[in-house]
Formats: sequence, C-alpha cells, structure tokens
Amino acid sequence: MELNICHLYPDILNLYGDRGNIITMKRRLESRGISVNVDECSIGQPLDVDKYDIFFIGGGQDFEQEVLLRDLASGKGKDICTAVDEEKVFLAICGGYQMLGQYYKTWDGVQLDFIGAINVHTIGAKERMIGNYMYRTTPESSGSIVVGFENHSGKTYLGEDVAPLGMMIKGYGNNGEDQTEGARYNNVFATYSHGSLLPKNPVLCDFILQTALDRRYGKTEPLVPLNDTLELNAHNYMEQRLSK
Ligand SMILES: NC(=O)CC[C@H](N)C(=O)O
Repeated sequence: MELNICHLYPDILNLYGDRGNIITMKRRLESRGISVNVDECSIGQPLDVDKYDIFFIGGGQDFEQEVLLRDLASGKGKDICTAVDEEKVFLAICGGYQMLGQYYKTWDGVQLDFIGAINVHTIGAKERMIGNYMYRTTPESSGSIVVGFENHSGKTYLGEDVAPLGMMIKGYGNNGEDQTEGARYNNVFATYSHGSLLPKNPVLCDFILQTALDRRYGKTEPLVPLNDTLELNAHNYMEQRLSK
C-alpha cells in the first residue's frame, strides 16, 4: 500500500513546526511497510487533487493568510473544495483550519473571504487565546484525549453540518465559549493544536492514517501497534499537568 500526501503552502503556513505532523505521519506509515510520497504545493503551483490521499495545511498569522487569498481565488480554493467533497483526508491547523472556512474577520476589522470548504467562520478577538490545552475527540474522531498548544486571536464558530473534532477539557478551543474544539466534516480533521499534535497524540495520528487507507483501499486491516513509549510519556506528562 502507499499514500500520497500534499503539503499545502509549506513556505507560508508554517508556524510552530506544524511540519512535524507530516514527518510523524510518514514515519508511522513507513514503520508499517506502507510507502509515502510527500509533495509540496504553494502559491502559483497547480494542485493535482486526484493524486493525493492526505492534504496537510499548517498555521499562519493574519498577514500570511491574507497573502494566500489571490492564489485561492485563482482556482486552488475550488480544487480544495472538490477534494473535501470527495472525502479526501485533510489535517488543517489553526490558520489553515480558518482558511477552509467561510471567512475570517480579523480583530482589526479586515474581512478575509476564504474558500468555504467547511461551514465554519472565524471572528478575531483582541485578546489572544494562548496556552497548553487539552480536549477529548468525539468517538467519530478516535475518542482520545489530545494534548496540544493553541495560540490564536480568531474565535471559530461551527455551522450546522459541521461537528466538533472534540470537546474541551482545559483551555479555549474554538472560541472559549461553547467548549468545542476543532471541526470534523467528511474526512476533514481541523484543530487549533500546533506543533506537536501528531507526535504527542499517536492515537489520533493512527486514526487519521487509517481513515486515509480505508478511503483509498476500502476497509483495511487495523494498523499494527508501534512502540509508543516515548510518545505516550510526552502525552501523559502533559495530560497530568493539565489535569491539575
Ligand atoms: N496560530 C495561527 O495559526 C494564527 C491564526 C490566526 N491568524 C489567528 O490569530 O487566529
């Protein structure tokens, strides 16, 4: 088996080492003998939607998000919507999550009209939501505890047809108001978790990989377990700290 991963806008949306999620997916697949190809697609480069099983979009500041608008409007936004409708797997972080939504109105009143691949919108607040945080994903998204780090001014609100990725245990999540965190629509997994999302949360990582394999090959054998001692040490340390 093999999976093809597309890293969208790696040179623009690249906060807090979000790229580590791609390294983790690749390593965890290759450890099971599954080949992985990773391509990058940025501004001005055509996107061949059919070629990919997983799309990854990292986080970025308001400025970088604005830089992308023209490229998205020139056709890539539509291509991304097609991929979402075709139930391709997406992992989108923070600014990349907001970009999949309808729009982002920044705290200083600038409206960025995004692609509407998922029915969410984001309104910037003056006070940023920053810190280590923790949530439990819904059963449809692995039902596991996720530890992470969030840093955003945007408050995201989910539309009717979009489920949360999880429910908050500690921290702000989507908006600091309704206890939801992230979004799940078709095979889109969107979250505010930066940096070490998949390295520290191997259960969620394998769930996402299994989803991509099942979509491409039909129902596949469960992924064989790996030795996750280090990953779970890091996970459990944060979980304990955040439980206090
Ligand atoms: N960390 C990020 O990706 C930031 C996203 C967005 N610019 C915000 O502040 O809400």
